[in-house]
Amino acid sequence: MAGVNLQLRHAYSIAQFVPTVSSPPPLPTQRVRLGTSPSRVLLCNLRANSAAAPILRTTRRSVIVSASSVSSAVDSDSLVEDRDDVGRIPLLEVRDLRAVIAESRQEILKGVNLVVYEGEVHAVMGKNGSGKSTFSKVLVGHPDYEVTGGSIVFKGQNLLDMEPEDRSLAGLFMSFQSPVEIPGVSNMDFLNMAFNARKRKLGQPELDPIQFYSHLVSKLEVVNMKTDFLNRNVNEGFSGGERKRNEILQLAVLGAELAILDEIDSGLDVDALQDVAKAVNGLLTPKNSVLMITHYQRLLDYIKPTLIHIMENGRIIKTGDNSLAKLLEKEGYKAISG
Ligand SMILES: Nc1ncnc2c1ncn2[C@@H]1O[C@H](COP(=O)(O)OP(=O)(O)OP(=O)(O)O)[C@@H](O)[C@H]1O
Repeated sequence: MAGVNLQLRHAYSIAQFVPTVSSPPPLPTQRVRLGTSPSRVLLCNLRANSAAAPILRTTRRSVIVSASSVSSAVDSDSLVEDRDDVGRIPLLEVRDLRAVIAESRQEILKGVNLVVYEGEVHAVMGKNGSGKSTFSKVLVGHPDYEVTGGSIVFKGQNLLDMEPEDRSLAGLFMSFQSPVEIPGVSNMDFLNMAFNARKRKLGQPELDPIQFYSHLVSKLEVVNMKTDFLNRNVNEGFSGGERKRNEILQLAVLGAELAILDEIDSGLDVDALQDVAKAVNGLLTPKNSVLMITHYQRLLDYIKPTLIHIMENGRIIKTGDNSLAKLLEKEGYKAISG
């Protein structure tokens, strides 16, 4: 693979440091300090996930099942409306969200409706190519997509009016399917800068490197990562599973009101899956919520969802409880989409 080099860019407001593929990469041999907004650096994932990181989609399942067995699945709107929501304020409210690929104008999201309340865990499942990742990327403001209709309200604010960086600082965290490397930037520096940027935004005191280290070590224990990873450059040479753990470390360190986890279980061995799930569960509070995209019931055995949504062709077509995922695991999507 060609190397990934950090280059200063001004084309997008989301990231001044955008990893781009370049010919022979002069890999940095020493730690560099970034003279830019750390949350922008954090959001370089947005660009990199579309431009530099290859996304492999090879699994397409075909299963024959009986539609009559969908006892737990109902139309999403009715189940969402039936919830005991009296007096509760939605953390995230998505209404009739439509989005196209900015370049080709192809419509991918065709009217997504979803409401997440504080303290809830939502899982989005669906066949390959149904629009799950696009949905999560649109939530964080990925520049590859343009919203053409509908609304997204996060903590009472119109998310669509906010730059990706501001969405992140407002408490939206996204763990990408393919976390990118950031050569030349140590994990420790990266986390410290991003952490302090959020503190500044919240009007809270920043931590100096020594205070931050103590904070960080406690979080390392949560995700069961060795301290060695702090001095390594972000994701550089990390295995797939280590990258996923590192994403959860970022979440643990930065905190977020809503964590969007895109296939956090992919590529994890059984022990790593349990560690990651334990860490995510440990971060859940009555105020924090998780929206996770997954293909497999096994993750939901560890992180219990409040609701499961099935996405098909850019819409949520069913919402149900955990039995919906069990049904899918057993019988496949034909049980739902016919
Ligand atoms: N930037 C893009 N350029 C071209 N096509 C895109 C782009 N983003 C999404 N698509 C297309 O939109 C559709 C939905 O993709 P998306 O990644 O959201 O699906 P998904 O449900 O997450 O799939 P998977 O389960 O395989 O990860 C796919 O057909 C994909 O090829």
